[in-house]
Amino acid sequence: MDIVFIKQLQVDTVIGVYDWEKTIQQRLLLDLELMTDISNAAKQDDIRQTLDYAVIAQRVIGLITAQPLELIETVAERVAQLLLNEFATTQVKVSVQKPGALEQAETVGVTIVRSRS
Ligand SMILES: Nc1nc2c(c(=O)[nH]1)N=C([C@H](O)[C@@H](O)CO)CN2
Repeated sequence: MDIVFIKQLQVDTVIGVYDWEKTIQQRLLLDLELMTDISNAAKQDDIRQTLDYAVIAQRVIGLITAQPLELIETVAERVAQLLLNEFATTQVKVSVQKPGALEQAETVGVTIVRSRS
Protein backbone atom coordinates (compact mmCIF):
# COMPACT_ATOMS: atom_id res chain seq x y z
CA MET A 1 0.00 0.00 0.00
CA ASP A 2 1.15 3.52 -0.76
CA ILE A 3 0.93 6.64 1.36
CA VAL A 4 -0.02 10.23 0.62
CA PHE A 5 1.28 12.36 3.48
CA ILE A 6 1.33 15.89 4.79
CA LYS A 7 3.94 16.84 7.37
CA GLN A 8 3.80 19.68 9.88
CA LEU A 9 0.56 21.24 8.66
CA GLN A 10 0.18 24.46 10.65
CA VAL A 11 -3.24 25.22 12.07
CA ASP A 12 -3.90 28.18 14.38
CA THR A 13 -7.03 27.67 16.43
CA VAL A 14 -8.67 27.91 19.86
CA ILE A 15 -7.57 24.76 21.69
CA GLY A 16 -7.13 23.96 25.34
CA VAL A 17 -8.54 22.85 28.65
CA TYR A 18 -7.97 25.99 30.67
CA ASP A 19 -10.00 29.23 30.66
CA TRP A 20 -7.03 31.36 29.51
CA GLU A 21 -6.71 29.15 26.44
CA LYS A 22 -10.28 29.77 25.33
CA THR A 23 -9.62 33.39 24.36
CA ILE A 24 -6.44 32.94 22.30
CA GLN A 25 -5.30 31.05 19.24
CA GLN A 26 -2.53 28.47 19.57
CA ARG A 27 -0.63 26.61 16.89
CA LEU A 28 -1.12 22.93 16.22
CA LEU A 29 1.14 20.96 13.87
CA LEU A 30 -0.35 17.95 12.13
CA ASP A 31 1.28 15.01 10.39
CA LEU A 32 -1.17 13.06 8.23
CA GLU A 33 -0.66 9.74 6.44
CA LEU A 34 -3.37 8.33 4.17
CA MET A 35 -2.97 4.77 2.89
CA THR A 36 -4.02 4.54 -0.72
CA ASP A 37 -2.95 3.10 -4.07
CA ILE A 38 -1.12 5.67 -6.19
CA SER A 39 -0.13 3.35 -9.04
CA ASN A 40 -2.90 4.36 -11.47
CA ALA A 41 -2.31 8.05 -10.85
CA ALA A 42 1.40 7.54 -11.48
CA LYS A 43 0.81 5.47 -14.63
CA GLN A 44 -1.52 8.08 -16.10
CA ASP A 45 0.00 11.16 -14.46
CA ASP A 46 -3.54 12.12 -13.40
CA ILE A 47 -4.38 14.07 -10.22
CA ARG A 48 -7.97 12.76 -10.36
CA GLN A 49 -6.72 9.26 -9.56
CA THR A 50 -4.95 10.11 -6.34
CA LEU A 51 -5.58 12.04 -3.13
CA ASP A 52 -4.97 15.75 -3.66
CA TYR A 53 -2.96 16.87 -0.61
CA ALA A 54 -3.95 20.51 -1.20
CA VAL A 55 -7.64 19.59 -0.95
CA ILE A 56 -6.98 17.48 2.14
CA ALA A 57 -5.07 20.29 3.86
CA GLN A 58 -7.83 22.85 3.29
CA ARG A 59 -10.51 20.44 4.50
CA VAL A 60 -8.59 19.60 7.68
CA ILE A 61 -7.85 23.27 8.47
CA GLY A 62 -11.55 24.07 7.95
CA LEU A 63 -12.62 21.31 10.32
CA ILE A 64 -10.21 22.24 13.10
CA THR A 65 -10.87 25.99 13.00
CA ALA A 66 -14.66 25.62 12.82
CA GLN A 67 -15.10 25.42 16.59
CA PRO A 68 -13.03 25.64 19.80
CA LEU A 69 -11.99 22.32 21.31
CA GLU A 70 -10.30 21.34 24.57
CA LEU A 71 -8.21 18.26 23.79
CA ILE A 72 -5.76 17.48 21.01
CA GLU A 73 -7.11 13.92 21.26
CA THR A 74 -10.46 15.23 19.99
CA VAL A 75 -8.72 17.01 17.12
CA ALA A 76 -6.89 13.82 16.11
CA GLU A 77 -10.03 11.67 16.24
CA ARG A 78 -12.16 14.13 14.27
CA VAL A 79 -9.51 14.55 11.61
CA ALA A 80 -9.11 10.77 11.27
CA GLN A 81 -12.85 10.25 10.86
CA LEU A 82 -13.07 13.06 8.29
CA LEU A 83 -10.24 11.56 6.23
CA LEU A 84 -11.79 8.08 6.29
CA ASN A 85 -15.26 9.40 5.44
CA GLU A 86 -14.37 11.84 2.68
CA PHE A 87 -11.26 10.48 0.95
CA ALA A 88 -10.38 7.20 -0.78
CA THR A 89 -8.24 5.78 1.98
CA THR A 90 -8.54 2.62 4.06
CA GLN A 91 -6.29 3.60 6.95
CA VAL A 92 -4.98 6.87 8.32
CA LYS A 93 -2.32 7.93 10.81
CA VAL A 94 -2.85 11.31 12.43
CA SER A 95 -0.37 13.07 14.72
CA VAL A 96 -1.28 16.32 16.45
CA GLN A 97 1.43 18.36 18.17
CA LYS A 98 0.92 21.39 20.40
CA PRO A 99 4.41 22.84 20.50
CA GLY A 100 3.60 25.77 22.82
CA ALA A 101 2.02 23.66 25.52
CA LEU A 102 4.93 22.77 27.80
CA GLU A 103 7.73 25.20 28.51
CA GLN A 104 10.02 22.33 29.47
CA ALA A 105 9.50 20.37 26.25
CA GLU A 106 10.04 21.02 22.57
CA THR A 107 6.61 19.66 21.79
CA VAL A 108 3.80 17.40 23.02
CA GLY A 109 1.23 15.48 21.08
CA VAL A 110 -0.77 12.39 20.24
CA THR A 111 -0.69 9.91 17.38
CA ILE A 112 -3.60 7.68 16.36
CA VAL A 113 -4.13 5.09 13.65
CA ARG A 114 -7.67 4.46 12.41
CA SER A 115 -9.05 2.13 9.76
CA ARG A 116 -12.27 2.05 7.80
CA SER A 117 -14.55 -0.44 9.58
N1 LIG B 1 -3.34 14.43 26.87
C1 LIG B 1 -3.56 15.77 26.94
N2 LIG B 1 -3.09 16.46 27.98
C2 LIG B 1 -3.30 17.77 28.07
C3 LIG B 1 -4.01 18.45 27.06
C4 LIG B 1 -4.49 17.71 25.95
O1 LIG B 1 -5.13 18.23 24.99
N3 LIG B 1 -4.25 16.37 25.93
N4 LIG B 1 -4.19 19.81 27.17
C5 LIG B 1 -3.73 20.50 28.18
C6 LIG B 1 -3.83 21.96 28.23
O2 LIG B 1 -4.76 22.48 27.31
C7 LIG B 1 -2.41 22.51 28.01
O3 LIG B 1 -2.04 22.35 26.64
C8 LIG B 1 -2.21 23.93 28.42
O4 LIG B 1 -0.84 24.26 28.33
C9 LIG B 1 -3.04 19.87 29.31
N5 LIG B 1 -2.83 18.46 29.14
